[in-house]
Amino acid sequence: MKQGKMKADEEAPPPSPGLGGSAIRCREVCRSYGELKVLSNLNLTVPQGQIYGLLGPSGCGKTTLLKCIVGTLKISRGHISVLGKPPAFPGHQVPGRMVGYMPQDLALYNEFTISDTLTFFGRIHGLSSTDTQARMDFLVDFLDLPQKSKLVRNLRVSLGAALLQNPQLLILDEPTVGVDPVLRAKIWQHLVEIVKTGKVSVVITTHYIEEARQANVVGLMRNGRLLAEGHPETMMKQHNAPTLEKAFLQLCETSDQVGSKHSTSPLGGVLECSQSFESGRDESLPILGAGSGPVEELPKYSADWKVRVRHVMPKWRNIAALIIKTTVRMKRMPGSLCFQFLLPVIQISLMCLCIGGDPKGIQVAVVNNETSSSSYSQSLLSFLDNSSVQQVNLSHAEAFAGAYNGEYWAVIGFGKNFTSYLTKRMIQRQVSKEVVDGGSVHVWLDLTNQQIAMMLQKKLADAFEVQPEFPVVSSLQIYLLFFEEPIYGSMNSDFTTFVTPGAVLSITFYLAVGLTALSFVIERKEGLMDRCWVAGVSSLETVLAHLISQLFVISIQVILLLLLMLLVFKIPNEGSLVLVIALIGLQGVTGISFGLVISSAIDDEQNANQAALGIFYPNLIVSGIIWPVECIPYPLRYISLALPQTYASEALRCIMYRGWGLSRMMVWRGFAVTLGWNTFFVILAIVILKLRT
Ligand SMILES: Nc1ncnc2c1ncn2[C@@H]1O[C@H](COP(=O)(O)OP(=O)(O)OP(=O)(O)O)[C@@H](O)[C@H]1O
Repeated sequence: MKQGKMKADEEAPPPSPGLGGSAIRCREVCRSYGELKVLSNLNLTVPQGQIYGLLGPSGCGKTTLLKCIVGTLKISRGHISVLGKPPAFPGHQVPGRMVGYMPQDLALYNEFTISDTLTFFGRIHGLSSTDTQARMDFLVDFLDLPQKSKLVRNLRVSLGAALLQNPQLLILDEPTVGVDPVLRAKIWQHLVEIVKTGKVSVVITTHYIEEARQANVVGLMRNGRLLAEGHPETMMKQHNAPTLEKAFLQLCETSDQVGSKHSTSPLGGVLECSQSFESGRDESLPILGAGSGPVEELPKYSADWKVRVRHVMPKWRNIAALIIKTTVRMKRMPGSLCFQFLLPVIQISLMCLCIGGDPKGIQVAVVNNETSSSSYSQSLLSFLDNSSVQQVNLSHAEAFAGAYNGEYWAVIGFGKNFTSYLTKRMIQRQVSKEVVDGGSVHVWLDLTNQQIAMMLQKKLADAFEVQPEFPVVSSLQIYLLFFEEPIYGSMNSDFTTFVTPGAVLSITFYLAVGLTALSFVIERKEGLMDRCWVAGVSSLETVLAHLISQLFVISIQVILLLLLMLLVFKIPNEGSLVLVIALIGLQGVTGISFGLVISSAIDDEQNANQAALGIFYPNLIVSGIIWPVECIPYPLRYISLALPQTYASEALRCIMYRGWGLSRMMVWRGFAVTLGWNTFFVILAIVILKLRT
């Protein structure tokens, strides 16, 4: 514990006074969402050790500005320095433990108790468990929180999470909305107290303009620009207004009259400013010093390579905190966890039970014109597998009427002289066409269902070709081909045997995609990703933590799948079980990393679901899982071969049915392609996440 505390303390740099004693300095900041310009040439200065009340109507850009300050949004132009350096500068702890951020959304985990939430953020900030506990006790008391073990998600807990590590800069986006007046007063009192030391600075946005009178400085924002900033009393005096609200109203009116050519003075009142977006300024020009205001020297920031390397290296502390978070969430949702474990079991069972087996109860019409019970036709029919083929004896007309009605899959016909003609065919060297015709079994098939028709043909061949009990018929057979014992596989191999390896890989892959495709989408939507990012969690750490925690789920899924496949459904495995497990597990990782790509790139649950489902069938069909790749025409075959499961399915078949090892090209190629896709997807997910935060 002590060690943890010491480490955290070592990592925390001494308070940085910032530029000219300011905690935050924004100069000519611009930010757009596509075509929508939200911040235009905004200037703002938050003095060190003071409370800054950022006021403005809904939609004026306050939240956007705060996100730019904490580094979750990149600015399009301009310059921001926070506690002495730009946000996300290598080695700077903004984002990190120097800043406490309370976003407008609750941004708290649904399944977390108050204690879980604060412990999670404590871990990320590197607090020792004793320190976290002490802060937790204080915050529970101060914010009047219910018991720590309660599953509570509200503004007070969110505020608690922002205050937890005693940050040097507190950024609170509307912390007093919906809070009862007593607590609101308490929060302000606390803010006033913590800034007294001069080491902590606070930025707070609020809709209640009058409560901001307790702030040391207020900034009045409108249409993405700061109209004025200064001490509340000074502002009111300057505009001869009895309330801050009236002062704001006057400022808005003045601003409307003066037009867009004004900006703010750091001391209050309206200043002449550089041009804004509305005035048609050329955005390609440098901002600072470009307007008519005084030219401001931009500080140069640099970090040596060691700091830069440390900045990009993932921190085990954060990864561990994220993994513990996921584990706690899983534990709180046992139903969902069981479902995740059972899903592959259900899927593989359904596949083995429903695909590739023998059809049962296929009705065929039999037209037997021979009446004698000792006829060859009766003997032949008795060899037909009755569990698969149900014979219905009918007249010629009834049989065909039924077949055309879809009641029978085939009509089997014997002529009335079948036995005598067949005997002639056996005895005589040369027989007439009539004898051949009359001595043959005639079969009319309904070929609309290839699988059933093929099975019927096979059953008829099995019954009518080689029957030792029926030497007359078997002596008829002239074998040009004789199939010896197979080199690999068994004579009983069926479609299930072919399809199972590919299906197992595909099930593992898609379950993993499903597990992860929505994880970031929901976390991003609820503001959790931003909150973690501000606490100092990087994209790389997020992706690695997800990979590791989902690996646990995948491992259990793979074990259950294999037990079922090998022990219950008796799918043969001639090769190394380690290789089988490794390949299936790696395909699971490919699924996780592909899910992470979807999750990073797509904001909306519906679209993420569609992307995950949309690729399911094309991939299944083109990967040669249900039909051999050799049947795919060029150039589609090239695409097929490049897909993650094509070579991998082939490799798994080679391991399981041929008993091959990694020295065989067909095996290592499957591993190589899987690893290649893993690496590609993980890098892509990290890059997308990085670009989007
Ligand atoms: N991710 C986004 N994509 C597109 N537009 C956005 C996005 N976020 C915000 N906006 C738009 O940018 C403008 C400023 O939004 P912002 O949330 O910064 O305002 P605000 O002053 O904080 O408002 P409020 O007090 O209601 O939160 C609004 O018009 C909003 O619709």
